[in-house]
Amino acid sequence: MTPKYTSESSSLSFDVPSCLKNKRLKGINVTFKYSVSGDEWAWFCKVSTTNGVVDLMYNPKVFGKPEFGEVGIWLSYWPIGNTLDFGNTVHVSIDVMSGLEVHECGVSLVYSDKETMENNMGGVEILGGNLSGFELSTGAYYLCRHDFLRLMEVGRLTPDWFRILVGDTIDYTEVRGWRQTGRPKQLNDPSFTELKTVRCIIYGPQVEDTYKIAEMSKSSLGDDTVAFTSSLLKGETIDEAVEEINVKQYKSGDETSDRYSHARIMKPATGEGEIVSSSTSAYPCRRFSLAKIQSATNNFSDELVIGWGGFGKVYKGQIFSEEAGHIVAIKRRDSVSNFGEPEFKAEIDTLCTFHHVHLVSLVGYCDDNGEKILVYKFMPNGSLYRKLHDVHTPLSWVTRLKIAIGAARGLEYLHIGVRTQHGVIHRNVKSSNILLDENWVAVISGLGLCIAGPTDQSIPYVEDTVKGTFGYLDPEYALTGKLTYKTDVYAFGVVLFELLSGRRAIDMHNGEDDSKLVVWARKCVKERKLDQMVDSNIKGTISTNCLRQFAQIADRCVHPVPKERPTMSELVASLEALLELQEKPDTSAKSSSIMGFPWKIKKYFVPAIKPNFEESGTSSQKSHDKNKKRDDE
Ligand SMILES: Nc1ncnc2c1ncn2[C@@H]1O[C@H](COP(=O)(O)OP(=O)(O)OP(=O)(O)O)[C@@H](O)[C@H]1O
Repeated sequence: MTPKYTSESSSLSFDVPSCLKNKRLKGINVTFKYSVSGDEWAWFCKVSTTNGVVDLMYNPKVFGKPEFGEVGIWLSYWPIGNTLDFGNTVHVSIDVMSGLEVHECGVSLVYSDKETMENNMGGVEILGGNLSGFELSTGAYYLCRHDFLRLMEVGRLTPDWFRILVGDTIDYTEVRGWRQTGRPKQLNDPSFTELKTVRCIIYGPQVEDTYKIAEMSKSSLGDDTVAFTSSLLKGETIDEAVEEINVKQYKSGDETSDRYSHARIMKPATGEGEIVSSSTSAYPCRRFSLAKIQSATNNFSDELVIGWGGFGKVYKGQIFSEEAGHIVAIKRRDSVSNFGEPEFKAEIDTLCTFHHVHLVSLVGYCDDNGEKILVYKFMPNGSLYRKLHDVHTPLSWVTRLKIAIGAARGLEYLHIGVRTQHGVIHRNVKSSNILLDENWVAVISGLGLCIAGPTDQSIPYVEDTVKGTFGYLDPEYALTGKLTYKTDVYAFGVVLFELLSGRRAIDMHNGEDDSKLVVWARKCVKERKLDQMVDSNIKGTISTNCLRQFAQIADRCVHPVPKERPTMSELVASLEALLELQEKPDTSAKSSSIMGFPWKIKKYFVPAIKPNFEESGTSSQKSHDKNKKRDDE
C-alpha cells in the first residue's frame, strides 16, 4: 500500500480531496515506521479533523507492543458517518509515550463505491463463515457476535463502534457512545436463504459491550422475542473455531417449545470426526476426541508437562489442522484429584459464556473414556506465581502494575456478569491462576471453583464446605462460610502484596510470625514500614506516592470486614490511576487519595474514545454503578 501523503515525522496533515463520481471516501489507512527503543510500549494514533472529531485509534497503553512487525505498521481509520468531507483538514499523529521511535508516517485514502459497500465497509474484516447448510429464515433478525480475543490481544481498538455485514450487501449495526443507533435489520429478502458468507467488521468494543448490544437488541424486539445462539464453524483450524461467529437469531412469535430448532452447528469440512459438533457435545464449545489429545501431547508425555495443579497435570501440546499446528495447554484430570465433574462443568460453562481479553480462553475439552480434559490457549509466560516465586524473573514495577490491572479487569468482568443476571465469584484467585501471555498481559484462569454470584449481596451465600486456597482465603468466608464477591477481592489483595513484595502467600521460610503474607504486610502498612515490603528486585523504582497508595489499596482489599473492601471496578480504576501516577509522578493525582474517589480520577486516564457522558457515562462509571449497587448493600 503506497501512502498518498507522507511525512518524515510522526505526524502529518492533509486536506480531504474531492471524490470521483460514485465514490466516497470511506476512511484512511495509516502506516508508520518505527524502531524499538525500550521494553515498555505505549503509544496511540490520533486522528482529528477540522469538524471537531477526535479519535484515538489504538491505545495499547496497558496492553503492550504493536504487533505488526519491526519496520512498519498499518491501521485503518473509518469514521462514523461521513466525517471525512471534502475540504476538511485531517491531522494524524502517532503519539508515543515510551518504547518506540517513529521515523515516518503515511496515510492512504480508501474509497468505496457509493452503491456497493460490500468490500468497503471498512476496518478489520475479522473472518468469514460459510453459511451453506445454515438455515436463514426470512423475517428473522440476526445479530453477529464475534469472539474478540484476537483483536483484544493487540490492544483496545477504538472508536467504540462496530459494523456487521451479513451477506454480501447489507445489514449492519452501528453503535456509538454506548447508544444503539441501529438495530439488527430484518431480513425479508428471500435471497438470504442463499447466503454464502457472513462477514463481521468490527471496531473497538470490548467483548462485554457487544453482549450489551445483543441484549439491547433483544429487548428492543419485544417480550415475545426468542433468542438463540448458534455457532458457525468455518473450517478445521483452531483459530477459526475459536474465532467462531455466533449468529443470534431473534425470531418473533411463540416458539418456546421449539426454541432451538433453527440452530445449526456446521461440522468442519475435514473434521474426520475428531471435532465433535455441539449436537453431540454437552457444552457449547469444541469437543476433542481422546485420540486427538493423545497425539497433541505425545501420548501424555511427561516431557511436555508444564504445570501441575489441583485438577491434574498440565501439558504443552500441539493440535494440528490442515494448515498449521496450534500450541495449546492441556489440563488432564488426575484420577485422585478432588476436582470432578462439577468443577469440570463449571469451568467449561463459565469459559463458554464469558469471553474477555483478561480471561483465559478455552479452546475445547475432551470427555471420552472417563477422561476429563480441558484445552486452553497456551500462555507463553506461564503463571504469575512461577514468574514471581520460581523463575525469579525480575518483573519491573510497571509490568507488575499492568499485570495487576489486567487481572483486576478480568475479575471485574466476571463480577459484573455481562450476559447473565448475576456475576461469577471466582473463589480461587491466586497468583498461580493468573497467566501471562507473550506480552505479559494477565489473564484469569482456574475457574473450576467458580460459582454464580448472588444478585442480592444482602443475602450472601452460606456454604457448608469452604473452598479456595490457603493463604488467599477470606477469613470471613473461612469462618462463617459466607461467600460474596468480596471474597475474591480479599484474595486479589493477597496477590497485590505478592506483586509488591515478591513473597509467597504462605512461606514458612519467613519464620512462623511472618509466614502469612497478609499478616506480615498489614503489620508493615500499619507501622508505615513500606520500604521493607518492596521486593529487592524493584527497590528504588517505585515512586513514593505510588508505593504508599498501592499498599493502601492492597490493605483495603484484605480488610477483615468485607464491606470495607473495594469492588473490583473501584480497584480497576484505582490501579489504572496508580499506573498513571507511577509514569507521571508529578501530576496532580499525587494529592488525592486514589482509593477514595476512583470514579473522579478518570481525568487522569488517556481516554480511549471521546466519551459521551450525557448519553451513557463511561464504561468504568457504569461498571462502578452496577458493582456498587450490588456490593454496597
Ligand atoms: N493456558 C496455560 N498456558 C500456560 N501454562 C498454563 C496454562 N494453564 C496452566 N498452566 C500452567 O500449569 C500450572 C498449573 O495450573 P492449574 O490451573 O492446573 O493449577 P493451579 O492454578 O496451580 O492450581 P488450582 O488447580 O488450584 O487452580 C499453572 O500454574 C501454569 O504454570
